[in-house]
Amino acid sequence: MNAPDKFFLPDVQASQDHRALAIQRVGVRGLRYPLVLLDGDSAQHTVATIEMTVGLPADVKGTHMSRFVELLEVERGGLDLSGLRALFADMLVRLEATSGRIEARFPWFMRKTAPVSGVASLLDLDVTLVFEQTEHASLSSTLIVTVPVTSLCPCSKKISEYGAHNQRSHITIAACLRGDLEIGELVRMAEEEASCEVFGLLKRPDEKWVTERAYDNPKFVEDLVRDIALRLGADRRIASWRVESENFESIHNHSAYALIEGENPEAYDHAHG
Ligand SMILES: Nc1nc2c(ncn2[C@@H]2O[C@H](COP(=O)(O)OP(=O)(O)OP(=O)(O)O)[C@@H](O)[C@H]2O)c(=O)[nH]1
Repeated sequence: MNAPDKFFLPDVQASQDHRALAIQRVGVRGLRYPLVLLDGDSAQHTVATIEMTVGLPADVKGTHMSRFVELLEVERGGLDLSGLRALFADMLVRLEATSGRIEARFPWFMRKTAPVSGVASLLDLDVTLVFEQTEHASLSSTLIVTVPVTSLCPCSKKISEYGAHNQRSHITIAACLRGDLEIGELVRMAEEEASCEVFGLLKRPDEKWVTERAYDNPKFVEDLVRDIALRLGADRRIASWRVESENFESIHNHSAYALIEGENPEAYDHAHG
């Protein structure tokens, strides 16, 4: 049987809708796609779970669903933040839309060096990039990283004759970007303000080092979010931010949790050069 010519097939999507209801977001979700992410000088291959949506006017029945995937099939030779912004701009043009959103979630790997032995290992982190433009606001780019760290309780250290309870914590930083910021820079902010960073591989001299480092640097969940908030609030490449920490307590079967969010006003740029 011959394939039907597309132009003789009814285009239901393009027909009129009479319910007078615009749709804020319509598109594809849960689409897994290989991503070559350029970060600084390195290219990292990963697999992203992607959501791409646009706004649809009240009088149009359906969006052009196939075009979202067609956009991903365009050879781009690796994507960095500006490449993803270009993909977003292409999406608005190709989908004939004035608002849209792209969210890409992917595992990202950072090569780390153990503090004493110097052995190298990869640490896996969850990263999300969100690009969004609404009818009322210009394009925003948000970088979200979840960073595993160690936290050690200052109260426990103070009141105990020996030892102090400590745990793994997940710090999630969301930064709405005004300028270019690499994923690794946000990760380092979280690690540097924790009791200690975590590593994929440690030998015994490293294990002693991280144990003592955390003991010398105790932090409540409140200390973690406050110290990272100070760093985010002082970075003029960031327009607004949110920092959360979930500490998976080792003395409870529940977590300690804290969140701070804030904005860095435009005027900050002029005041701080
Ligand atoms: N709008 C819409 N499309 C759907 C839905 N379910 C499936 N489809 C898609 O309809 C697509 C085909 O429609 P279009 O993307 O408009 O395809 P087309 O008309 O051949 O392509 P263009 O000429 O580029 O518009 C398929 O890729 C399906 O994924 C739905 O609920 N809504």
